[in-house]
Amino acid sequence: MTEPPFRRVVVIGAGLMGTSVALALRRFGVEVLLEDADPGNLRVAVSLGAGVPVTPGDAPRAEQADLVVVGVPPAALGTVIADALARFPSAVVTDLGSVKAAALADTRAHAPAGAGLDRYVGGHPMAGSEQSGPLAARADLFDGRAWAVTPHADSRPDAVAAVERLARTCGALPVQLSPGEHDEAVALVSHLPQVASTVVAGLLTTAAEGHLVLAGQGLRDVTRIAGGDPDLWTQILSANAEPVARLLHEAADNLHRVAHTLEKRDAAEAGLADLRNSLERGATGVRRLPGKHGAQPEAFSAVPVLLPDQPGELARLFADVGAAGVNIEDVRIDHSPNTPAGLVELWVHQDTVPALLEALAHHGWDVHG
Ligand SMILES: NC(=O)c1ccc[n+]([C@@H]2O[C@H](COP(=O)([O-])OP(=O)(O)OC[C@H]3O[C@@H](n4cnc5c(N)ncnc54)[C@H](O)[C@@H]3O)[C@@H](O)[C@H]2O)c1
Ligand SMILES: O=C(O)C(=O)C[C@]1(C(=O)O)C=C[C@@H](O)C=C1
Repeated sequence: MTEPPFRRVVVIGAGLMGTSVALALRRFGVEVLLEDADPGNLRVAVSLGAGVPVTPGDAPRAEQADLVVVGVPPAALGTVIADALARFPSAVVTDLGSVKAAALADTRAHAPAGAGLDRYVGGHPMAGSEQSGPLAARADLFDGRAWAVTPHADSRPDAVAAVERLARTCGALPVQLSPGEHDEAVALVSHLPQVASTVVAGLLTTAAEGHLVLAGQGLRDVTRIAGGDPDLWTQILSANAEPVARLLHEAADNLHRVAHTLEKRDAAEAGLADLRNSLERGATGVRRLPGKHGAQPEAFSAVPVLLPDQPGELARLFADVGAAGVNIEDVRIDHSPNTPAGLVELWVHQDTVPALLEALAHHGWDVHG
């Protein structure tokens, strides 16, 4: 049997992220010890098979951990990381926090001289959910996702290597960045989208019920992350305030431009060209996003299939696609209200579309559009 990638890992903060890391490590037989300030969350994580709780009698065993993963909310990171460096003197310490420069500054502020800050390397898996707590945790949460690894000037190379190994063991792709560079990047790819989603979803609070019934997948795609924990997001956004505020001003300028264009009735042609340019710019931006495992997004196509709302239909569709030798890269399901059918978008590699269409026709599936 191959050696587990780590002998013993302590996870502090057994919520959504910490428990997901623990479950991912358990797949490889890693011994995981869990701690959480909330006994209820700890109990749930243990019952999910994420690890065993650290009891006071376990201290000597826990001290021999080779890695400590801190999965607590951003405002608590500095104290908990500094405390972990002191309590686990031979372990590499990493965290899962969404903002890295503030976590490092807080850790420096709380770690006494000689605390072993060279054993700390920041981390940030670019995967998550709008849900919180261990019940939402998944062992496969990180599969194919990027995992930012953010060493500071004094981080030891073996500590960096251990955090990259953690990312790979969890199925993710480690990407090394400085803490500042990371925060600039996530301001655009994570924090701005969160605020945009929140602002759009906020407008729904005053919408007429009769209008909301028309909500389709577009609105759901744009607003899913607005359901995230407001306490967590207050901490994330305030810890990365400057770059996020800068981008919000830029986005607001662009929104104003579109609004003014729509209001201009006299210069209709110039206005339409401006509007088209804004829409074209968005389409160009979205094409720049890498696909699964960093592949070019153009490599995948969506094939929409109408699915009768009956037990077993989704399984039958997947089985037919699998039997045709076509790999499904991603799936989206749109449920229309008051309709006994759903629309399933099968995302597959472009080269496999003809084989997929043939198999779907052969099995009598209703391919839409
Ligand atoms: N939610 C996401 O999508 C996501 C994605 C990537 C990274 N992150 C980051 O991961 C971290 C955890 O987020 P989450 O979504 O798992 O939150 P969560 O609320 O699901 O879990 C946090 C856990 O930490 C525990 N906790 C709080 N303070 C503690 C302390 N001082 N000591 C021990 N335990 C403590 C809580 O009881 C809770 O169980 C955050 O720093 C967040 O920025 C979140
Ligand atoms: O909810 C999701 O799907 C997410 O992946 C959340 C997301 C993101 O913006 O990508 C949100 C914050 C985190 O720090 C990392 C991941």
